[in-house]
Amino acid sequence: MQKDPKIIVALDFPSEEPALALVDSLNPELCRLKVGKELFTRSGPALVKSLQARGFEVFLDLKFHDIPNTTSAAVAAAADLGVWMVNVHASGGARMMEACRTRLESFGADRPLLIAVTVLTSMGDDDLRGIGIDVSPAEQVSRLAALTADCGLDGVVCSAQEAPKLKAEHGSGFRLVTPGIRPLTADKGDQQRIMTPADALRAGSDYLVIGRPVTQAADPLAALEAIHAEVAGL
Ligand SMILES: O=c1ccn([C@@H]2O[C@H](COP(=O)(O)O)[C@@H](O)[C@H]2O)c(=O)[nH]1
Repeated sequence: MQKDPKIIVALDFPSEEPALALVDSLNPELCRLKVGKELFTRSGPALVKSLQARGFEVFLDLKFHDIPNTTSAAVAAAADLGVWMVNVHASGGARMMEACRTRLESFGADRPLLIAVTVLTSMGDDDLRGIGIDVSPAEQVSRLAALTADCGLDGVVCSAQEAPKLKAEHGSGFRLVTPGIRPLTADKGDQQRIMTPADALRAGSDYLVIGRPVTQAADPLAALEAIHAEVAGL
């Protein structure tokens, strides 16, 4: 495997068959894979094991958000699955994030990276106002990223638009995982805070989460290779 592939393909498929059909055209040197709520709810741990058996590292994107006891047990279950990365919602609060971090310590160096979702990339100012948050997405992301860093997690999910500020605030070791990646010709869809792959890496993103621009493309492998070429050398 390439030392640290930057592209994470989001396997947002309704079942295992189309997911594996795509995966079998991909190469673990080119990308990692993300399994989210839809596919995991359908196909579960067995699917994660199938991906790992094909040589891929897996980001289990279940965005846990619950009381500390429940959430820390869930991230331990993810660690037992051998995933590369797992996440929780930062808005679950400091005690919840600390419980998760502490629980993963028993897995030693083999533990998954633990990151926290700040503000979903589909959300803008109006969405935040709708849930009673009267600051901009950028301010709320900074606030939740600071809390995440204080709790000792490995990084956050944010949009690439917030990356320059977060890198300045938390340094290069604090991983920034950025969905909302859109090549210039791709549909924005339901995403609001977007950036192109090359601009996102230049802004400080560590990992680019890319779903529909690859999975819904007429030729997914060609779409992925074009993105790979766009970011090569950055
Ligand atoms: O803030 C977030 C957190 C997670 N996601 C997930 O990333 C992918 C993006 O898919 P696209 O098709 O490229 O929009 C998807 O699985 C989301 O659940 C996010 O978009 N934003």
